[in-house]
Amino acid sequence: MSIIRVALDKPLNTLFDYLGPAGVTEQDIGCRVFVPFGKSRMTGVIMEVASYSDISPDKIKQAGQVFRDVPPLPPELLDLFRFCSEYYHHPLGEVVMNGLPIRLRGSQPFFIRTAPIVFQYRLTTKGRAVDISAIPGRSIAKRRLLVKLKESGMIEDGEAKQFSSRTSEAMKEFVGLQWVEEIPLAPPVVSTSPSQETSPLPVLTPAQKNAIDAIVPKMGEFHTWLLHGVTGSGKTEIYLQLISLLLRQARQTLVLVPEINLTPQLELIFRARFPGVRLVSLHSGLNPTERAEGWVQAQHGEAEIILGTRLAVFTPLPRLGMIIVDEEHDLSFKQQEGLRYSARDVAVFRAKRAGIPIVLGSATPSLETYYNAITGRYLLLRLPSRAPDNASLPTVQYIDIGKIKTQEGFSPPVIAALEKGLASNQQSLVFINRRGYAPILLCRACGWTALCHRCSSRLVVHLREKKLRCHHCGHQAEFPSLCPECGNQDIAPFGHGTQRIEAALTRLFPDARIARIDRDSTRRKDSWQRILKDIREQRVDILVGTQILAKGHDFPNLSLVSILNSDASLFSTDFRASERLFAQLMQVAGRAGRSGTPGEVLIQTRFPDHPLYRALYQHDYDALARILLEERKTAHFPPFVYQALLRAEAPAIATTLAFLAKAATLAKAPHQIKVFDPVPAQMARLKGMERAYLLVQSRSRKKLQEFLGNWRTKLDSLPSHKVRWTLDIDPLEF
Ligand SMILES: Nc1ncnc2c1ncn2[C@@H]1O[C@H](COP(=O)(O)OP(=O)(O)OP(=O)(O)O)[C@@H](O)[C@H]1O
Ligand SMILES: [Zn+2]
Repeated sequence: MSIIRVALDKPLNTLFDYLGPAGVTEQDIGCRVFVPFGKSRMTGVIMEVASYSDISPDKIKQAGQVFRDVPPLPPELLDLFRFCSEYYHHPLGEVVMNGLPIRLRGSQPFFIRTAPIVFQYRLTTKGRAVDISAIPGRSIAKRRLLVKLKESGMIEDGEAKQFSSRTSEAMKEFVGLQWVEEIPLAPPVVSTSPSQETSPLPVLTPAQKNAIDAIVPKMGEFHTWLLHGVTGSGKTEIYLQLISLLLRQARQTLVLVPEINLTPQLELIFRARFPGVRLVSLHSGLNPTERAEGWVQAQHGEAEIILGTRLAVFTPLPRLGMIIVDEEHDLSFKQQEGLRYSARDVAVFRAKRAGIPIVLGSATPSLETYYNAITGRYLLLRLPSRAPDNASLPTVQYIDIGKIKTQEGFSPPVIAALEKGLASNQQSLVFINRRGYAPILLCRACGWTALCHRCSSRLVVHLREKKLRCHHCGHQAEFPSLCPECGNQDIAPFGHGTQRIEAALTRLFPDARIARIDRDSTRRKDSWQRILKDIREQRVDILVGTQILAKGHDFPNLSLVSILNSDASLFSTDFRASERLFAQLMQVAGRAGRSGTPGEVLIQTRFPDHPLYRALYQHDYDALARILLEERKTAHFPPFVYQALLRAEAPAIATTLAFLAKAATLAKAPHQIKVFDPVPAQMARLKGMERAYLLVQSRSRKKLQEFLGNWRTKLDSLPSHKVRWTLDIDPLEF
């Protein structure tokens, strides 16, 4: 009898032994299996097959069915899961099951919907010899069918079904009598030949050509390339040409994007360039069956381009030839719950194991990546200017709103610029990174503001629905008519959100076609695609939106970008705030003037001389990156040190802190590890839980990893009644 070691979705860092069903062999490693667990049953993945178990023969349980509906997970993928479990110090079973599409985690086998087979029916010699009178007159359907077959010799399934509901039956009978033969029609042949590429291809800029010439000779080797190209420099074209090369070698490309919103645009571009190629999109917007189907197609090697958000990094890809991570700096690549992995970092590991190149693309690389590139760990390629012939980077101007008064959030120069855009049929973008109507509901008499009782945050005013909403936990409250503190009637929304700016624009420019783009307006399925189409087909004059608009979009007719209020982040306590604000502003600004018409960026601020704004004025990413890296070095922050957080939360802060204090005493740290004191999280209260963390860091990743391994084992044995805790490696949020 064989023993199987199974990964289960349980918070225990171990595999579970079972007696394998008859016939189980090593070939079944990577298959899903249905097993009893406690009083219930669940699906796991066979990680090992062994001949011996530590569990005594009378205790070990018998495993149930092994699912062989899809091929077993390949060894490389199991290896990737093991790496994630070790690096992120997370239970292997949870890592494995988190990596599978939901449909494959269930208790039923999964059968992919295949396209129905289409048949043709051809009259045989025997059939041709049959006389119509041989069929009784009342069998009208049969008679008609035979007449039709005699006329045309052959008909297709669909056509036959059209002329009577009884044809299928009649046809079966004819097949039985050998009057007709049934011929399955081959599915339409999809050619993967890149010769199908649509022409003409753009003439590459010298910088694009350099980049391609550098990568192509090293296509068969592992290297991490940083493609640092300014906004609109044509990074996508480089991806396309590299993919084209891989298609000719019949290899797969995995393309990761930070947001589901970015998939439709890239999908269109890829499909237009490679019409016959099979592309699957994998993201959370698909239903579980669609996702599982895409995953299985990728696993079978049928899909050649796999485009997806972070979860796609765990797709089995037998012919993987390259990974592309677009907008690599984006925070969305990091999962912020459960297994807190960075899809970008996991992708780099995956490429290394597979011996293939990985291309990280960004106009504003993360400082970690940038540092790796300037110190030679990654290979740096630059695209310093915009790709289209007549396009250049937009001009940036600051409007000092400490000196100039604004009206409904808009300064006169911004209003004038919007007017000019309308008059010349150019699109404009108004950026305000806050959805809702106003961020605060304020009593003007006593200063009361509406707070969420479950989170340390204010409730946001949503005027249209007459609701107050917490953007962190979803809590909703009614709009009070009086101040609950002092009874005053003078309570009003304070500050601006996208809805309020949209309303103001409608008043200022009644004839303009305005589209608001934020999480609320794009919630419904397809709404984002509809808005994108409207923008492309010039049915929108002014776009108002949050950071959703800042990322990677190419709107050729957009020439003006106005940034209304971004000063708040200048003075945040988070050491990454400047990096993020800069990236965000550079990305939004980068939407202007991408195809010829000169672009213009207007920024309203009270601090026009801030070094961050000065660097933005000159489009000088490197200047700011140097300043920030210098600061990080002095302050011992990443990328000069490696960090991990022990995060904990409990209904009472005292419980949380007591747990962390105990955890700290377990951390008898070797001298190269620094263990800080427990502190409350930036968002100290979330969904009714009081949150705090303990930071540990080291200059040596290896030392930190060793330390974490030991510490985690001790933490597992710590009583943690009422406390939820987790380790966050390379944390991005505090
Ligand atoms: N060699 C070229 N000649 C002319 N136009 C080009 C060339 N390469 C790319 N383009 C065009 O330049 C525009 C910008 O390209 P793309 O969207 O790839 O920029 P990007 O580098 O990804 O920018 P961002 O970082 O802002 O997303 C696109 O409209 C693209 O069609
Ligand atoms: Zn809340």
